[in-house]
Amino acid sequence: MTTEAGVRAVPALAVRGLRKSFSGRTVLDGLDLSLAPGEFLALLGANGSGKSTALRCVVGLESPDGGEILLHGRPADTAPLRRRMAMIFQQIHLVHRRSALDNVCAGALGRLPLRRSLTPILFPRELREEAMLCLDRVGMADRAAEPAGRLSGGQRQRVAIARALCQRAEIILADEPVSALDPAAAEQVVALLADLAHDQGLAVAAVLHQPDLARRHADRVAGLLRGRVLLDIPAAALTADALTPLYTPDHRHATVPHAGPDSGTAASHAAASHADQEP
Ligand SMILES: Nc1ncnc2c1ncn2[C@@H]1O[C@H](COP(=O)(O)OP(=O)(O)OP(=O)(O)O)[C@@H](O)[C@H]1O
Repeated sequence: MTTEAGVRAVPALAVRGLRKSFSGRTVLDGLDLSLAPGEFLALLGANGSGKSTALRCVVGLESPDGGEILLHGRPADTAPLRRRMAMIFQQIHLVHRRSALDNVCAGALGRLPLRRSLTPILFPRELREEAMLCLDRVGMADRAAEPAGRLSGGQRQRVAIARALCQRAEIILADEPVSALDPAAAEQVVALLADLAHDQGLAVAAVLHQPDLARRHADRVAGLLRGRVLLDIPAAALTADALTPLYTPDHRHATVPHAGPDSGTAASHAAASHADQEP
């Protein structure tokens, strides 16, 4: 990506040639992706195209077989660097019996001394104040004392986002964050992710199964097909035609939509060598 001054900026996250196989079956086949600070990227693609595996490799939940993952140009191979990323899941991992506030404080565990992190009662006052600000940012400050288990799915997802903020993550990766939410809650959560990118300069990537949400809120859309990025376009350019190759079975010889010059995608590899996306 290039700044207005024409200087090539280092992306917050750059993935190059990522490869991953399970039991000899290729799932990521040389995936390239970049994400800038302040950008909201929507990841689209059919079931089994490798979206979750890609995010899991990026945050270290899976070990890639090959390729590079760079955070601000440096290999993301240490725990402190990885803590600059937070992942949000469809199944929201909150401790239901703990308050929303305690759950948000837990986002800071990685930077607390062990003694402090064992019991929520020992969370320092400054951390509780910071967590309150994070809850306020996601519109949940008035529910801070509520056990997470009593919140709705949309509210819980907003608490999970607040926890990522309390982690002070610069990069938020969300794997189907709204798939379990009703349309109104989904809209709110995706709009919140977009705001965090645009207002706070976070780099945000979210796997979505709703192209309309991507078109309305994302800056860019990357579409995966059989473990490669097939299209990488501004969200505003997302048309039904652009989506067809992603979701049409056996679309091996698709006409590839334009991939931007800075996208670093493997658009030219559209004719994937695998017979089926979901073998
Ligand atoms: N731990 C694993 N062991 C074996 N196979 C796996 C594992 N994780 C993922 N896979 C396989 O990798 C392929 C890609 O899965 P992945 O979850 O990354 O796809 P996805 O694009 O996120 O799909 P969905 O939209 O359904 O969530 C699938 O065929 C899946 O079965």
